[in-house]
Amino acid sequence: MPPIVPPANEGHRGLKVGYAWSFSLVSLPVNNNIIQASEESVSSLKSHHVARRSCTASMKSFLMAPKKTKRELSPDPGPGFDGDGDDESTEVKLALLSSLHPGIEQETLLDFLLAHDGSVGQASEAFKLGKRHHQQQDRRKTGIGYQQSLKQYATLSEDLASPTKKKPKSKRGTTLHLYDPEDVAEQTPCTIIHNFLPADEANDVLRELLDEAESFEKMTFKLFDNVVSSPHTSSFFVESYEEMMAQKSEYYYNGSQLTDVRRITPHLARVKTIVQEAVNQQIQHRIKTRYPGGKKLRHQSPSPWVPNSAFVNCYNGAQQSVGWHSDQLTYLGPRAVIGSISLGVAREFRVRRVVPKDGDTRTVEESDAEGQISIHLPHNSLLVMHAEMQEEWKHCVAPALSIDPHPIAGNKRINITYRDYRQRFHPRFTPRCACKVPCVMRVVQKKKENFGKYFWMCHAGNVPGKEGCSFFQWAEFDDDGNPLIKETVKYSSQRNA
Ligand SMILES: O=C(O)CCC(=O)C(=O)O
Ligand SMILES: [Fe+2]
Repeated sequence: MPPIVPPANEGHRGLKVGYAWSFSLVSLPVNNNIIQASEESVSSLKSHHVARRSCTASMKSFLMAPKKTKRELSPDPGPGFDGDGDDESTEVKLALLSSLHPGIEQETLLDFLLAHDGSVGQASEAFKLGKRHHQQQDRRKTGIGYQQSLKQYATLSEDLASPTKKKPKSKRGTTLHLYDPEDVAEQTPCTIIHNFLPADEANDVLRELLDEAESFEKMTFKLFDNVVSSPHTSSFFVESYEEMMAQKSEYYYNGSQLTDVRRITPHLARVKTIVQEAVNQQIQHRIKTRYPGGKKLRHQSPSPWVPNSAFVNCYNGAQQSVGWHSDQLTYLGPRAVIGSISLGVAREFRVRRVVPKDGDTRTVEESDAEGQISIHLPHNSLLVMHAEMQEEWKHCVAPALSIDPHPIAGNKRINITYRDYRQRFHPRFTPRCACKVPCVMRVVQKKKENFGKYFWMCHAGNVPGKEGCSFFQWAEFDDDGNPLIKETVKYSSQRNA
């Protein structure tokens, strides 16, 4: 699961509750992530500036309890201010965007803002471009339900790279679009296999999960003082009744327990065995061909990857998305591998390398120092997120300008992330804070000084209406990623990590 993660403070990442986030919404998943307000986009909520004049109705569906600090905005912010600074809140940025595009739904504008990492300028340009393109498409339309393809969307992008073997490299402020599995393996911490399942098997599991998804829900979580809900729906599947009960009573996501945990379905279980074999092959191939000395990474488990849970996401329509996040490692351990199946509508999966900083603040430019890479995820593809992914990269599912409907799924995309919950990371073995809640494990990504170090912290305060404590403890692991049990240390502030 992807969690929703505030960017500016390592200590307040959200989780996609329910499954998991980051945006993570995600992220249950199980992700750091979950979420639906992206890490970057929501991070700035903490500044609590609310442009109340422009930012009204639909924003309330995202922020149900905004602070009331007023900030007057002129429709023309004037020279030198582009609204892209990290110190401006999402609300202020939305208000600016709204003033540039009056009459457009705030949720639509927010999606553009998310897709452009909080850059008002880029979001505005993309919106204008999209509108123009749609107008052209409208003129060409021949039938009801026609939608522009993802490939056409890709051509709108500033620098579409062709899928050549020539070492494409993403650059600051741009998006490199990859379609070829060899390029994906070369440029990102992922590998992709197209047409992964036998066609009938893919369609069967898709139908089964579309049915399940009828009752999926959005994740709701607290981000600073705001309650935010994710822009897509999800649920979490485990292998037995006992596991289901354990998930509801022993595991915590974003500080609270899941209510929607389901038994793995027959097709999900069959696909799991196929995914397991392929992912283990891919892990070994990756180690041999790409890791230094042909050896597994430090803290990576040497044991075979055995998924025992599946987080399932449903994206209904072009605008549903998951913001930037890293998946939560609390129950997976360090250097986790995740197997991700895409079914139905093709969407873009974006990744970008985390760039740590010396100081306290990071500008949009710095967080996008190497640009983004977009991996095209067609129906029936397996994406393996390798061991270097969660600690060093972030990912998101970007909103699309439009999508090609799928013959079975219509406008929906189903995503299954298979995860290996490790026994040694069961909450009975991990630190508990003063709130008596098993801690969340995170990795320092923001500051250079402790970059890559793991820590445990309280996440009880991520629940609406609850306050957490200041529990913080560095997490240590042996070479194979097993926790080294240490005496609990409490610091007065976790923000120095
Ligand atoms: O939908 C996807 O492909 C990815 C979802 C995700 O990042 C997550 O569940 O953590
Ligand atoms: Fe994720």
